[in-house]
Amino acid sequence: MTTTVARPSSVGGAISVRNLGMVFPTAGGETVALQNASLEIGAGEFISLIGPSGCGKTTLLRLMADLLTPTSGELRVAGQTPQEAREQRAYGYVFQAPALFEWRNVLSNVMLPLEVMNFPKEERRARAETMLRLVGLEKFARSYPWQLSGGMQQRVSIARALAFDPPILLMDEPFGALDEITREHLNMELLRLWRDTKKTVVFVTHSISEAVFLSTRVVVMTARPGKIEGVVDVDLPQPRTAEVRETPAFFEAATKVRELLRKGHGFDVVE
Ligand SMILES: Nc1ncnc2c1ncn2[C@@H]1O[C@H](COP(=O)(O)OP(=O)(O)OP(=O)(O)O)[C@@H](O)[C@H]1O
Repeated sequence: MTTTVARPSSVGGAISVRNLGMVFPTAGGETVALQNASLEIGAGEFISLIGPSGCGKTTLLRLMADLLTPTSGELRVAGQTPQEAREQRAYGYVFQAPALFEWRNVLSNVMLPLEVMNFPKEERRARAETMLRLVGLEKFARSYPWQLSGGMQQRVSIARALAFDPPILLMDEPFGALDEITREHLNMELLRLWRDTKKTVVFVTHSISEAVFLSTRVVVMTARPGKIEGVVDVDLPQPRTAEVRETPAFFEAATKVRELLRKGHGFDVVE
């Protein structure tokens, strides 16, 4: 029997969003979740999507992942249609909640996508072990999800999303449920991982400081209808350390993001 393993390393990590729209039919009429969104993401960028609840952040991420089909516009993921990108395993997806299988140990959870993709048995194990080292959980390979903290579980789900080495990582508010200190620690880890692996990351968050700290650019969205209000370049040195949060350049970028968010909310912007 021949086994076919999709090799995502042959595809790039760029994402192109052009005049993208998503309208959901609902009982009370239509919900315009996304209207005329345009955005070019280069391979290896770290992009955060931030905006008020219901502005379409998850919708945009789900469109990229081919979990939804747009009602208008054009979307290319890794140079292909989202469907082709999904079939090529061009992205890994990290959900808000870790979504691990309780009856599988940590190693076996990380190996799961590799099983689905028919990777040879030895390669599955080797890759999963490498990924667990990458997220600092190699000592917990035999533990079960319920024996881990929320932050550790989320690290397992990141390892799982990266197991087949996709060029793109889509992350939907992965640290939203964690306390501030754990979140800052995982932010540092994610940045290290991003530097080491050179993935393109699209990251949904509600936190201005998280978005600025992590990103090369922050995309600010507004609700009803969901739109891109503006994009803030984050010109902070790499590699970023915890101290960067105390610098004037950090405050400047955070202020720009805040002003765009307030504009989108319809509040007056205080100069
Ligand atoms: N499957 C669906 N059917 C109908 N409406 C939907 C569906 N998915 C999302 N919506 C609506 O689309 C809009 C955008 O939702 P989305 O989840 O993308 O927002 P969000 O910015 O991610 O919000 P949050 O920050 O609260 O997670 C909302 O008004 C939501 O109710």
